[in-house]
Amino acid sequence: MRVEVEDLVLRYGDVTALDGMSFSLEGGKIYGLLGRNGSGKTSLMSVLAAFRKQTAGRVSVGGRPVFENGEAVRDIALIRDTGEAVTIGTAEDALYFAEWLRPSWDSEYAESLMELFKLPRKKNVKEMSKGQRSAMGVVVGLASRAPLTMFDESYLGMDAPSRQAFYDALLADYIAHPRTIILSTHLIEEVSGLFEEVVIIHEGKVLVHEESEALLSRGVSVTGQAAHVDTFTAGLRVLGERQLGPTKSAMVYGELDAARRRKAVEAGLELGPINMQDLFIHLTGGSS
Ligand SMILES: Nc1ncnc2c1ncn2[C@@H]1O[C@H](COP(=O)(O)OP(=O)(O)OP(=O)(O)O)[C@@H](O)[C@H]1O
Repeated sequence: MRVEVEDLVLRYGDVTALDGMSFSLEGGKIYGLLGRNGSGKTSLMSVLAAFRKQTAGRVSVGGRPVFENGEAVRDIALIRDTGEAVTIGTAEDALYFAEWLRPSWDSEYAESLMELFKLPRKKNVKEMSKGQRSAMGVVVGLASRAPLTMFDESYLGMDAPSRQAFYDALLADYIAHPRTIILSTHLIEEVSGLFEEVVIIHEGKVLVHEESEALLSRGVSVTGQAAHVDTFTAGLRVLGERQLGPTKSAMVYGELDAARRRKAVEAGLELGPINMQDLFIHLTGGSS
């Protein structure tokens, strides 16, 4: 399901959360939505799910504007940390409500996920532990099979084995039922293997929108004798440097063609990959 965002602005009073954001997603992929705290991820997803009306600009999902458009919104699921529609009644009530709301709901799949996460059906959702509530959100989000499904850090409350079970379930179900999935997370290294494309937002604007592989291929670490590293990286975009005695390691962002790579080898330099989390940290302004 195609997603188009054009000159999108969202203000909360004096605070500008989305500052003229534009991008488009072709759909049918798993997208990572990354950004530092307060960069606008939740605001963006809230507008995409029509939970909030934008201040200015245009948003369309599957070619339709979403705000006050019941038909479009039925195809969009946004799961936040407490889950969607899981604040009233028992887990069973929540599933019943989700089934009523979602034309593409799969109740058998929902049952199997309830078992996978060992969720008590009769328990009031408000009385569940944080991790159980997060898992409830995940069950509702996955079993909805909405053509556009967004998880806004919804699985952060879950423990490591449950998160892994979620990633496995998500991937298996996405392969069986392809759809557009957007995952926002701060656990970048844990989830990055799932992303086909990544959108990094910063201060309400898009900083990077690329295929994961392309993004990763742009990040290169260059290690060797400090003077040689400096010569090699002159004119390149250096994201960060570390020096230990005479040895220096620099993180470079950009295309390194074959000739440049050969030069590195000739200078005795070692080239290596940079993981997505390190790239993210440096592209969004370092660890300060
Ligand atoms: N209800 C609100 N009222 C006022 N300002 C808000 C509101 N919600 C968000 N903001 C502000 O909008 C900006 C973007 O917030 P948003 O929650 O979208 O960021 P985020 O990227 O999801 O952050 P985090 O990673 O911390 O969850 C921040 O400056 C935040 O303080």
